[in-house]
Amino acid sequence: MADHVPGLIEDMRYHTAGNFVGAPVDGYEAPICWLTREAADSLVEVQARLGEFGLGLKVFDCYRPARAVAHFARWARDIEDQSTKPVYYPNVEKAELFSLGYIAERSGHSRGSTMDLTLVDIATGDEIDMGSPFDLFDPISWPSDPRPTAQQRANRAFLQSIMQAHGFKGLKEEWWHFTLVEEPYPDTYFDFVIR
Ligand SMILES: C[C@@H](N)C(=O)N[C@H](C)C(=O)O
Ligand SMILES: [Zn+2]
Repeated sequence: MADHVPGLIEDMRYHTAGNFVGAPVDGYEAPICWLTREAADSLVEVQARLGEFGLGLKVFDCYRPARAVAHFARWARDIEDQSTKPVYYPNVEKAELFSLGYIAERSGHSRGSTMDLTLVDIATGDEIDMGSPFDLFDPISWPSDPRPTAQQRANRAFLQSIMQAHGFKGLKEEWWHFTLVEEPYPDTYFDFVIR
């Protein structure tokens, strides 16, 4: 995707230990954002529009192999391991992360046209302040949550509006998660490894 979308920053968190599992996730053998051609082409348009504002995109997750979702489920069943709770789900029970909608048992990411992303300032590379970090599983990450500052809520609203204008829909529990509405494989959950 970095070749396809000029200037796209890839910070593929599930390839590393810097995620809520606390370890590299199954199926992420390379730090690469893979998406369907249709989703990638729409992101090219988003990136071009953002450039007019001195902004760009940073992706945290794109296509997610089904085996990675199985890894998430295995991790969630291990209630003894609460090592990442302070950073990723301080106010939510681990056992409820799926039922509360923060992690999907069959994820749109596995269909290849869903991605987790934020905005960056092109000049500095700094992330725009969205009021909560990526993958903070907490009500404050809901796009509708009133607690972030007016500027943070405006930043979320700008991201939502520019993504919607280019054919993506968001998720009510996570400001960073978007799916191409006209996705080419709406019923297919892929499981090839990213390498
Ligand atoms: C885990 C988080 N980054 C995410 O993508 N959540 C949605 C609900 C999903 O798993 O599809
Ligand atoms: Zn997501």
